[in-house]
Amino acid sequence: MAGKDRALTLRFLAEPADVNFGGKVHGGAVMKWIDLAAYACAAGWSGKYCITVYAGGIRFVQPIHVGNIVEVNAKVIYTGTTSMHVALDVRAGDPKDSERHLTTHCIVIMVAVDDGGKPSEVPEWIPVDGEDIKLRDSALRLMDMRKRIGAEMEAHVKPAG
Ligand SMILES: CC(=O)SCCNC(=O)CCNC(=O)[C@H](O)C(C)(C)COP(=O)(O)OP(=O)(O)OC[C@H]1O[C@@H](n2cnc3c(N)ncnc32)[C@H](O)[C@@H]1OP(=O)(O)O
Repeated sequence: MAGKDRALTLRFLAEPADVNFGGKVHGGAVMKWIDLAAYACAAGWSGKYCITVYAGGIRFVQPIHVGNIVEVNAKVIYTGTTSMHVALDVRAGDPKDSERHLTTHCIVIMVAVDDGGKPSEVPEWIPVDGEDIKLRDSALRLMDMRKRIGAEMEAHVKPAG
């Protein structure tokens, strides 16, 4: 039901097909898992189909090895009118024990869309405890920083032709 579950975890094993020439999981595979978890989290919160509008601040902290169990945690940390800011962290470890280490974290912004692909309103998420208020405030500060980065990036976006 929309507006109920703001967090979820995807859990699976890193397979040989996910590994790069150096024997570790591809950064691109990790980014795909992050996008899937962000989608599932945003779709669950909004009750609508969602698309990725922004992914940023990705940090690969430690590698993931083939055969590791991987947990991708996603949670809504801010909602706008049609957007949901989702914080993600990826943890991995040997499935034979319970120890997991942080491998990657980032922020993804998803937008709910209607059948015509137009942005569509989402339920508001209101932080209650101190930790969630900190996350919401951080999302607001990041929004402000992104405006400045976006203006700087304009120089790199050349019109086709
Ligand atoms: C299934 C998939 O994952 S598809 C993967 C790739 N993703 C895509 O192809 C999406 C391509 N982008 C689009 O189609 C369009 O940008 C849309 C439909 C998402 C949004 O269209 P826009 O004309 O930008 O709509 P609009 O200006 O109303 O913005 C909608 C929301 O997105 C947010 N948004 C738009 N661009 C950005 C951005 N660069 N960074 C952060 N948020 C953004 C806006 O702040 C707004 O949020 P709010 O309603 O909570 O205030």
